[in-house]
Formats: sequence, C-alpha cells, structure tokens
Amino acid sequence: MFQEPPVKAIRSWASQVLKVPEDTVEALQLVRYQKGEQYSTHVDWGRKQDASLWLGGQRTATALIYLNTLPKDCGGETSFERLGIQVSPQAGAALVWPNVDSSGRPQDLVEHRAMPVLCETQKYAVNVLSAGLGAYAAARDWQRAVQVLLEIQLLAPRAQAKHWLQDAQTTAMFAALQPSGWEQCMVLFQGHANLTSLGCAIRACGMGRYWLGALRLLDEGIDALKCERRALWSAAHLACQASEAPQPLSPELSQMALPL
Ligand SMILES: O=C(O)CCC(=O)C(=O)O
Ligand SMILES: [Fe+2]
Repeated sequence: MFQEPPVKAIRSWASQVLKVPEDTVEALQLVRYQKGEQYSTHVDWGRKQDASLWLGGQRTATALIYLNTLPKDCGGETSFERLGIQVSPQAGAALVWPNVDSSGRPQDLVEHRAMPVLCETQKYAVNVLSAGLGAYAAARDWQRAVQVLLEIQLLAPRAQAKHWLQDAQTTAMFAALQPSGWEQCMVLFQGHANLTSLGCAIRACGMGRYWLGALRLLDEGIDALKCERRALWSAAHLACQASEAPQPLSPELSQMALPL
C-alpha cells in the first residue's frame, strides 16, 4: 500500500513540508465526515503520561489535506480556538501546523477540532502525521530505527529539539533491546542518561550477559540519577532473566566510559 503512487507522492511531499525523513511519516489516515459528524477538541501529539509517546516518538507536525470543497454554510471547518483560526475545506489545499515548539516541547496552543458538517455534502481529508521511530521499534527492526534516529539528529540539531530527540533516542534504544542489538543499545546510551534509558541499558547488558556492566549501571546509575533502587528493579530483574550463563567482558565494552 505504501508503494501506491498517490500514497508515495503524498508521503514524499509531507516529508519535505514537515521536514522529517519519509520513513517517519505515519501511515496516511483518511477521514470522512457525514452530516452531523465532527471531531471534538484534541491535540495530535501524545501526552506525557501516554507510554506510546516515548515508544513512538513525538508527532512533531501535522498536514491535513482537504480532498473536497464544502459549500458555504456547510460547516466542517478545522477550528483552532486558542489561536482564533478557522479554515474551511478547499479541495487540494493543505493545512500544515507544528505540534511542538522549536525545542521539541508539545504545544497546547495547537489544539483543534473539526466543526460539525451541516449539509449533505460529505467532507473528506487526508491526515498526515510525522511519527517517531515507533513503527520500527514495533517491528523490532532496530537497524532501521537507529538509521532513522541518525537522520533525525542530522535534521534537527540537538539544542533545537531536545525533548523530541530524547524521545527518539529512547525509542531507538527500545528497538535495539534484542540479542543482536544490545551493544548498539549501549552505544545509544552514551550521553543520554535518564531513568528510562538507564533501565534500557541495564536490560541490554543482561541480554549480552554482560553482568558486570549491569551491576555497575545499577549501582552508579542510582547514585548519579539520585533515584531509588526499586525504580530500576524490574530492569534488573529482566536483565537477570534474559540469559542463564554469564559471558566474559569484551575489550571494547570494558573501555567504554559510563555516561553518568
Ligand atoms: O477534519 C479536520 O478538520 C481535523 C481532523 C483532525 O484534527 C484529525 O484527524 O486529527
Ligand atoms: Fe487533529
């Protein structure tokens, strides 16, 4: 389906307009409203308490492409009440807005709704959202996830998109939490120490049977992040379950400085 020419064309256009790699454009969503239907006020980005936010990476921007024009007085406008903006659907026009500010912080200002359609003409639109790396994390394709992370880092310099990049990096670490990716997970941990990434790194050590590393991270991480031991308990537990037999330390890892 991603290979259909119209879908490809829209995804490629969206990647340029939203300034994200094409791979992080989510699957297109087609929306249709019949008479009386609407979409109540919401934001397109994920809330902090939403676990899919750090697994999926933040939705940094939205492009809404209207597929048909609604007659006058037929409703169906996209309304940004906090901004005092209402846009009427016009065939072929696209409404593009950021969901985060220049530092990557999600914005409440861009909450919006689709006003009810008031006549028999149906409203059709395509909603294009820039996703994080979630698709690859879900597919356990850590090589692609890491590659996309590198592309994102090049596109968005660290200082300008700090929060979003942290989400993306943690997502890539999750994707790499596999027997074949655990060393890459440790590499991603460099310069990115927080509770979630530390938990990932401990589990990665367990996957690689690198027990010394897991123990060091557990001890030093608790000191450095000033967290309680039990905050990392499940990571440590999973690390222990990941493998039965210990494995000697590789020279490469023994030289790696902990980012704490
Ligand atoms: O249909 C509209 O005008 C807005 C749609 C929308 O906000 C959404 O699908 O997230
Ligand atoms: Fe929306």
